[in-house]
Amino acid sequence: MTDRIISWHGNPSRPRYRPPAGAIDAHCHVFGPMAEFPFSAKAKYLPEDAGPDMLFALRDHLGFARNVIVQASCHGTDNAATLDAIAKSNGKARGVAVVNPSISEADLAALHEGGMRGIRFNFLKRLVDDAPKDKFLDVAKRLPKGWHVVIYFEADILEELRPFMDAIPVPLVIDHMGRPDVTQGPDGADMKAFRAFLESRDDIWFKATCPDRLDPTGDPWNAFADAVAPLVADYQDRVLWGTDWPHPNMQDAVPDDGHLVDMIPRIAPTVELQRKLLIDNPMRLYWPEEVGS
Ligand SMILES: O=C(O)c1cc(C(=O)O)oc(=O)c1
Repeated sequence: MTDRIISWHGNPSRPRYRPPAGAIDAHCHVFGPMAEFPFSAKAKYLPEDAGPDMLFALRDHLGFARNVIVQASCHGTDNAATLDAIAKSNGKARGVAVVNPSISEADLAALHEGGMRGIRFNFLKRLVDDAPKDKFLDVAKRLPKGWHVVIYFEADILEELRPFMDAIPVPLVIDHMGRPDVTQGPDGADMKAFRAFLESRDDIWFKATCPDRLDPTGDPWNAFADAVAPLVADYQDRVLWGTDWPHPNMQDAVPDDGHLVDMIPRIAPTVELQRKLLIDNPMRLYWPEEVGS
């Protein structure tokens, strides 16, 4: 790994859709800056710097008010870059950490203090070397109060992961809907399996994110819109949205963030759905003290 990659758009368009005041980009990342926050020795990609200043400029450009910053795999289990971005946000960002499962209670409490509200388990073999379910389950059982677990997996291992996920005693948030094949349509096998999973518990949330990753038909990602809109309508109280900026690993098909925002009214066509997707739902998970319980 020598060349540092650029996986984000240098000059994203301004979206035609304007998010409501207070909208939250609930899935994004920061990379570095490397001089201050070196990447993990185990990182599977080496990106150029995409730090908090760039993230907050994009937030404002797209019309969002807050961010939920998910620790990217290239930073391993050292959450310093993500914590730094949260600290620089003036309360407008919270985060999801990636931890060594043997982390102490005191270190978890420090992450909470720094604005983290969940931990992420990543099962993508191209991103991480191992994903020890027994150790993950262990740490999931001793998280700070109010935290959740974010899980990133691909559709073909959903069934295999079921016993593990069923045993997690806190809410689950599934990244990118578990990567269904959206070209199968809204009633395809992958969506059916994901819906059955959602039906199994009422505290499983998901992110209706990443048309650029999931839809091989390309921008304007019509297959994604067709497959995902019914899911958003049917599970409108447990769905989140995010840009996924700076789009790790998308250097060969960099999406225009303005176009990603323009997907929102296609998957959430009413003002009420948009308010739930962009404000009410992420507020409940990440800023619950502002909404009451
Ligand atoms: O599909 C990916 O490559 C990807 C990677 C990461 C990460 O490196 O953390 O996060 C994502 O949400 C998606």
